[in-house]
Amino acid sequence: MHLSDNLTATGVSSPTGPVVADWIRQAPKAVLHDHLDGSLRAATIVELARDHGYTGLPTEDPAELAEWFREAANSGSLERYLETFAHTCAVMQTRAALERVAEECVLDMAADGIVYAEIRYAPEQHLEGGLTLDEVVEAVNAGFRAGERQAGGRITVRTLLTGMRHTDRSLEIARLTVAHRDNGVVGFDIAGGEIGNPPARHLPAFQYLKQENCHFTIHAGEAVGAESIHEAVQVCGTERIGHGVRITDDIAEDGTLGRLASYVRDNRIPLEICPTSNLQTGAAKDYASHPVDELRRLGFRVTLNTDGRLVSGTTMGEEFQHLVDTFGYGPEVFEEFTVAAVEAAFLPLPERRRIIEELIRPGYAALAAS
Ligand SMILES: O=c1[nH]cnc2c1ncn2[C@@H]1O[C@H](CO)[C@@H](O)[C@H]1O
Ligand SMILES: [Zn+2]
Repeated sequence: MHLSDNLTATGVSSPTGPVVADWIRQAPKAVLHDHLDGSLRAATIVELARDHGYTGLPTEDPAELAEWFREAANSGSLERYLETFAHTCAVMQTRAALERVAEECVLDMAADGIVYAEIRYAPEQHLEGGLTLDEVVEAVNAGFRAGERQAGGRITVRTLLTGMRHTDRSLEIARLTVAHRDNGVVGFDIAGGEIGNPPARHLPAFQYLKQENCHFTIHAGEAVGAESIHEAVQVCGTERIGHGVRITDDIAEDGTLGRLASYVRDNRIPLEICPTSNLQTGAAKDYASHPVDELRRLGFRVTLNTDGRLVSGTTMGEEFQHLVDTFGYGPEVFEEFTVAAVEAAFLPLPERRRIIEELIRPGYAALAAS
């Protein structure tokens, strides 16, 4: 079946949700999978495009632009979803632009109730203005630190550096990750079009990272099925799986797990699940049939994520809302997802424990008491 056959009108084009309930707003959240270049404010893109003389935007009206991204990304194909990033990357080519986008990203996440975030981007896509890879990382880091300060310590932000799976710079980006790991960078990722670009193409990068005891995650099981997840886990040795929803290829209708699905579940390999993004790229048909609930029930380590807040027209609060509406989840399920995310974070154990014990558990206890 062609991917776009998965699309139906339901869910895919529905608005991103009603007013987010009060407890959802107050609930502490953690996000492991959000792309900096997929999460800009539309108004910022318009301003930066004017400042930098970028004339390629489909519209200069911020509200229309936000809608354009969501619609264009809602194509049923990962490749077309990814085409929208050309516009965001086009305005993220100077130190000032990167700093601004990074700072705003942190503030928007703090406003969404996020207390811990790992934000990723591909440094190699930000070199057109003459910055070096190191300068790109330094600019984004400066923006993240400024955002954290402005948010008054309500949020901790760490960085994942992404190598693009269709280019050949992954080893260089892996080295960049290790070089900056004492400076807020906690891991590496591989992203981009999955079809035709299997993760093992980047084996030297993963072997280097293992040698250096450095964390990494891999986008897998989004546009390609179980074989991509198998390669990411068993050949490349990934610690987490970006998306991974197509692990359902290895789960029978009656819930019986195949060998790969068992391995992923039994080893508690975290899945970075992004429901709305999956509807847009055709990895899932609608919220009701999205495997997040099945995977959770089967005991997989499920985390909930936004992927790209602009591109998917979403927030963590709205992702919560969709799952409340669809599966009737209460705060206890989101507490489970949030604790799972922090447990799976690429942070030292004492820091993970501190976030869980001082922020997540008390936050949900307060919700339960109110
Ligand atoms: O869901 C996704 N799957 C695969 N690649 C993605 C996804 N979202 C974004 N990117 C890719 O990652 C780059 C760095 O952030 C983005 O520019 C985009 O090309
Ligand atoms: Zn992603």
